[in-house]
This record gives sequence, structure tokens and C-alpha cells, in this order.
Amino acid sequence: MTDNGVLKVAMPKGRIYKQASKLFRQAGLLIPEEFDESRRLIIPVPEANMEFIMAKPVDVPTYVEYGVADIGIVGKDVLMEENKDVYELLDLGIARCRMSVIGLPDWKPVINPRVATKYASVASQYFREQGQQVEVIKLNGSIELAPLIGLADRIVDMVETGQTLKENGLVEMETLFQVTSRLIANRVSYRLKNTAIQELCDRLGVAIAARV
Ligand SMILES: Nc1ncnc2c1ncn2[C@@H]1O[C@H](COP(=O)(O)OP(=O)(O)OP(=O)(O)O)[C@@H](O)[C@H]1O
Ligand SMILES: O=P(O)(O)OC[C@H]1O[C@H](OP(=O)(O)OP(=O)(O)O)[C@H](O)[C@@H]1O
Repeated sequence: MTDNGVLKVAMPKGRIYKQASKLFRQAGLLIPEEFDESRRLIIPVPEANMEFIMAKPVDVPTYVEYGVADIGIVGKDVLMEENKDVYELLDLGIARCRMSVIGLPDWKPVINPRVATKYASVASQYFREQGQQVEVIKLNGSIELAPLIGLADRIVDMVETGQTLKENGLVEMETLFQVTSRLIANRVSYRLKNTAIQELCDRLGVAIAARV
């Protein structure tokens, strides 16, 4: 199957898209604005010899590992959790937040505490390294509910402004790591489409440097 050298980019829908598309535009890659509100899942950008695959954020590393996308944009949180065999090329510095342990202010240590999170693998590894035995409960959203309704003692989740914690009477206890979005590449694509990928990295690098 030939793709005429088109660079296939797995682009996350949702909160990263807005910032990523802005960065691409600042790098001179003109994604037509009509696509910002579109429901189309495959968006050709022939002027840039690219095609955007509009993906659920958590699926981006899978598309890139399998090579159906040459490159992709994904949060460091998802990259750590999914642990796929891909290259991490560039820190885009967008969608900045942090991964933290969160609980109620009157939290007290208990034996075999329950920890709710979307990031079961990251959380398990973290508490293992801390020498703490915990039961990890995997949830898919509204993680802050868990300590409020007695499902878990603590949670591991993303904090940006702290608004969600404040409104729900929760406190941040420890930070695991800072999160920004990354540009990742398929290992084979990185070799076969190196010139195009390198050129994109250079352009994005200039745009990132110009922002700070
Ligand atoms: N509050 C936040 N502020 C900034 N960046 C965030 C925040 N929450 C998450 N992120 C980053 O944005 C990425 C995508 O988050 P987003 O909420 O769009 O996707 P999602 O959690 O998979 O949601 P959905 O299931 O609705 O698609 C996360 O993986 C993380 O890197
Ligand atoms: O510190 P803040 O600025 O309040 O941001 C943090 C919130 O943002 C994310 O939730 P999201 O909106 O993605 O919803 P979700 O709970 O369904 O994942 C994250 O899971 C926190 O709940």
C-alpha cells in the first residue's frame, strides 16, 4: 500500500487538540479552521503533505506503535500509563498539568488502602516504589468522586488549576510528575520518513521556543 509519503499524525480530540492545532499553525502548518469543529475522523492537509487521524487521547500510543499513524501527540500521563514501544521526540509544552496523589484533608493511613485512578499502572508502580501496599481501583473519569463517596481512601489524578479539588474539598498530597504533551513516533516511520519528521520537529521546535 503506498501513501505517497504523506505523514499520518494521530491527533487527540478534546483539550489537547486546541493547543496542538494552535502550535502547528504557529509552526506554519496550516490546518484549515473548518476542521476545528468538524466530526470528521480523517483530515487531509495536502498543503503540508499530512493527514490527521482524530483519536481518543488514550489510543494515540497504540496507533503509533502499530504504525497506522507515523507520529502522534499525547500527554506524558498517557505515555507513561500505556508504555508502548514508540519514540518520544519532543516536549510540546502544552496541556500542562501534574499527576498527583489526592485525598480528603482528614485522611488517615489505613492497612491496605484503596486508591482510585484512571492510571492503574502508573499508580501501582508509584506505591510499589514507595513500599506501600494498596488496592488500585481503575475508574474512567470523575475520579474525584471516589473519596467523596467512600470508594477509595485516595486517588491518583491530574491537577491543573486545582479548581476541581477546591470545589470538592480535596487536597493534593504528593506530586508524582509534571505532565505536558509529547510528540511521539513509530520506530519504522522514524527511519523511513525521517526527513519529513525531522523537518516537522525543527518547525515545532522554533514555534515552541518563540512562545516562551
Ligand atoms: N485539567 C487538565 N489540564 C490540562 N491538561 C490536562 C488536564 N487534564 C488532562 N490533561 C491532559 O490532556 C490530555 C487529554 O485530556 P482529555 O480530558 O482531553 O482526554 P480524556 O481524559 O481521555 O477525556 P475523554 O475521555 O473525554 O476523551 C490528558 O492525557 C492530559 O495529558
Ligand atoms: O485542576 P483542574 O484545572 O480542576 O483540572 C483537573 C481535572 O481535569 C481533569 O478532568 P477532566 O475534565 O478531563 O474530566 P474527567 O474527570 O472526566 O477525566 C482531571 O481528571 C481533573 O479532574
